[in-house]
Amino acid sequence: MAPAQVRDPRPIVISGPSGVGKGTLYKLLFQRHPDTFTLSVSHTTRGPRPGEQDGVDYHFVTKEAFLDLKAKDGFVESAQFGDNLYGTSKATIEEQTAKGKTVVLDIEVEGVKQIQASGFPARYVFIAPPSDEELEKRLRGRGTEKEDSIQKRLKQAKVELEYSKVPGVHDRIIVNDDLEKAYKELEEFVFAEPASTT
Ligand SMILES: Nc1ncnc2c1ncn2[C@@H]1O[C@H](COP(=O)(O)OP(=O)(O)OP(=O)(O)O)[C@@H](O)[C@H]1O
Repeated sequence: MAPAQVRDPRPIVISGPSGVGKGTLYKLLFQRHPDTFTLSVSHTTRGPRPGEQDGVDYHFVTKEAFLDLKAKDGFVESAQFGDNLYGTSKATIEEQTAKGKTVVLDIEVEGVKQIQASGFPARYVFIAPPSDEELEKRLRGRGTEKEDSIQKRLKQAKVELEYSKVPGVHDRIIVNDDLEKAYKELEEFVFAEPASTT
């Protein structure tokens, strides 16, 4: 069977609370459709951690270079975490799209708002948990967070879930209850004809 083609060239913005399963879902999409998608590589002013590669994990830049690009309106979204700046550059998305890849962005609610305000064309998918309890269970079950980080993420989850209720923000809301069912919904959305996803 010939590989499926994504017919809509716009990048796909995936958001949803931490621990809901965004990464799990888009990694499945990448695995099952090799050479079709690419995760957007962000710019950051933080230094690389051992094993991180420039241009693969992040585009590592100086604060000066970052602010210069920002002043030139080069980012669709950017944010500061601690002392470090992070952003998704328009050029990165455009270069990957020109190579025939569908760019996937995994970002939080402030980033979603910025991209929407920028007018950059994109498709928006929100991944929702089946319940607050299940979200907490997944966050704990993943075993990657300390208690204070879990509490912070659960608090932020409320903000994300509230924003997902604003009409017209997302093109599709997928409840990640049964993983395979949620995956099928995501796949169907991603490969749909452009007219039916707007
Ligand atoms: N449908 C599902 N049912 C049960 N567990 C799931 C499901 N989807 C994902 N998980 C599990 O939930 C945990 C969180 O998933 P994942 O790391 O993909 O979340 P995330 O939304 O990408 O989080 P973050 O934003 O913090 O990166 C993982 O342990 C994953 O295996």
